[in-house]
Amino acid sequence: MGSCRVTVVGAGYVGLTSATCLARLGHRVVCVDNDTAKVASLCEGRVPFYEPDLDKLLREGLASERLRVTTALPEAVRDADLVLLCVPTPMGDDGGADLGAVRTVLAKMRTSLPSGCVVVTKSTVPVGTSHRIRELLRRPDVSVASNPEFLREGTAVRDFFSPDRIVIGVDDPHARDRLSELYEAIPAPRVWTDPVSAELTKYAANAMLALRVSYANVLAELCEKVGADIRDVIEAMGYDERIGPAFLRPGPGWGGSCLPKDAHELVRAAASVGVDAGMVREALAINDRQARRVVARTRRLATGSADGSLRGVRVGLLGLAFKAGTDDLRDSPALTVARLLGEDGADLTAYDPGVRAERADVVPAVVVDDPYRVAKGASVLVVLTEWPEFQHLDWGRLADLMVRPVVLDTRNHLPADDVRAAGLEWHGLGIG
Ligand SMILES: NC(=O)C1=CN([C@@H]2O[C@H](COP(=O)(O)OP(=O)(O)OC[C@H]3O[C@@H](n4cnc5c(N)ncnc54)[C@H](O)[C@@H]3O)[C@@H](O)[C@H]2O)C=CC1
Ligand SMILES: O=C(O)[C@H]1O[C@H](OP(=O)(O)OP(=O)(O)OC[C@H]2O[C@@H](n3ccc(=O)[nH]c3=O)[C@H](O)[C@@H]2O)[C@H](O)[C@@H](O)[C@@H]1O
Repeated sequence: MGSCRVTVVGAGYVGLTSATCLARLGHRVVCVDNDTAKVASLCEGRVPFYEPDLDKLLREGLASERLRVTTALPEAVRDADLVLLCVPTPMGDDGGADLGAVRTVLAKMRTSLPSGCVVVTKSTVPVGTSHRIRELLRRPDVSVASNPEFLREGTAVRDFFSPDRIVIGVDDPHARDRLSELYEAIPAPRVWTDPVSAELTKYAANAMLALRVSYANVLAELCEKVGADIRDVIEAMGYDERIGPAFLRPGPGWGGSCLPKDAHELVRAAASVGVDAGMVREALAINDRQARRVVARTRRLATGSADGSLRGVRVGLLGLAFKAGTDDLRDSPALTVARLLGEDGADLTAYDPGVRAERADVVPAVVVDDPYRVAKGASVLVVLTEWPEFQHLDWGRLADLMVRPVVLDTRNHLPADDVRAAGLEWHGLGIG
C-alpha cells in the first residue's frame, strides 16, 4: 500500500484521475480545484464530466477517507510530500502554451509548501518550465520534477493503472525517491531522465501521433484519387512491426484539448531556438484542410455538385465529440465541420450519445436526443464520431426519413454492406 501524502491541484481529466487512482493505491490524497461548483459536486461523489470508472473510484476514495476534495489552497499543501500540478495549459494567443494557471497556483502555495516537498508537473508544459518553476518558487528546500501524463480521455483510469511507460524528469535523489514510492505499485517501464527531456518527450509523443493521423488523412485523399481502398492499405501497412496499426485511421481531423495545442507549442518552441519543425507545421495544415475536405464532400453529396449551395439544405450530424467515449467537445473536428457547414447556410441537426443537451455556446447545430430525428428531412447524414452505437442503427428507418438517403462516414465506421443493403448510399473516406 502507498504511503505518500499527495496534493493534486486541478480536478479535471488528469487531476481527478490521478487523485482517485493514487488514493486507490493507498496514498493519502487531497485534490484541490478553484471551481467551487465542481468541488461541491465531487464532494458528493459526482464527477461532473464523463470518464468511465471515475465515479466509482471517487466514491470509494471519499468513503475510505484516503481522498479529500477541497477549494482550500494553500492549506491543502501544508502536509504534502508531493504536489502534482494538473491545471490547464491551453493554447495562448501566440500558439504557445499559456502558463497562467500554473503561475497562479505557484504564487498561492509558494510559502506554504513544507520543506522537502516535491512539486511535480503533470500538466503538459513547455520545455524549460521546471527551471522556471524553480525560479518562481524561490524555495531551495523544495524539489521540482516533471512527470508528463500520457493518459487518453475515455480510457483515463485504465491508462493510469497500466501505462505504456512512466516518464520522470528529476535532478535530485530526494525527488527520485519520492516519485519511486508514489508509483511503486504500477507495473510499467520507467524512464528516469532530466526535467527538460521529460517535458520534451510529452510534446514529441503527441506530435508523433498527430503526424501519423495527418499522414493517414493524406493517404485517404490519395486513395480516393487513384481508386484504392485506405482500409486495406492501412491494414497491410500495420502488419509491419516497424509501423504498427495504431493512429492510422483517417477521419475528420485530429482534435481534442491536447494534440492540436501541443503540436502548435512544439512548432513554436522549436522556432524559438532556430529549429524548423516544418513537418509538424505541415501536419497542422493537413488537419485544417481535412475539415474543409469533409465539407466539400458533404456539399457534393447533398447537392450533387461541387459548388452547389447548401443554403436551407438539411444536414444531419452523427457525433460531436472529438472522439468516441468522451463528452469532451474541446477542439473537436466535428464542431469545425459543423461551423463550416453552418457558414455555408446548411440547416444542421446533430446527435451525440455523450452530448444530450443543447450547447449553443459551442455547438453550431440543433442538438437532439435521438439519431432518427437527425435524419428527418436530411439530404445527407455525416458520421463524425465513431460511437459504437452508430453501428447498430436501423438503416432502413433512417433512409425512409431522409430526403436523399446518403451517408458520409468520415470514420469508415459503419457496416457499409448493411447500410447499403438497407437502401442508403454509403460513402467513406479514402475509398476510391
Ligand atoms: N485531457 C487529457 O487527456 C490530458 C491532459 N493533459 C494535460 O494536463 C493538463 C490538464 O488537462 P485536463 O485535465 O484535461 O484539464 P481540465 O480542464 O479537465 O482540468 C483542469 C482543472 O484545473 C482547474 N483549475 C484551473 N485553474 C486552477 C487554479 N488556479 N487552481 C486550482 N484549480 C484550477 C480547473 O477548474 C479544472 O477543473 C493540461 O496541461 C493538459 O495538456 C495531459 C495528458 C492527458
Ligand atoms: O496529452 C493529452 O491530452 C493526450 O492526448 C491524446 O489523447 P486524447 O486527446 O484523449 O485523444 P486521442 O485518442 O489521442 O485522439 C486524438 C484525436 O485523433 C483522432 N484520431 C486518432 C487515431 C486515429 O487513428 N485517427 C484519428 O483521427 C481522434 O479521433 C481524436 O480526434 C494522446 O493519445 C494521449 O496519450 C495524451 O496523453
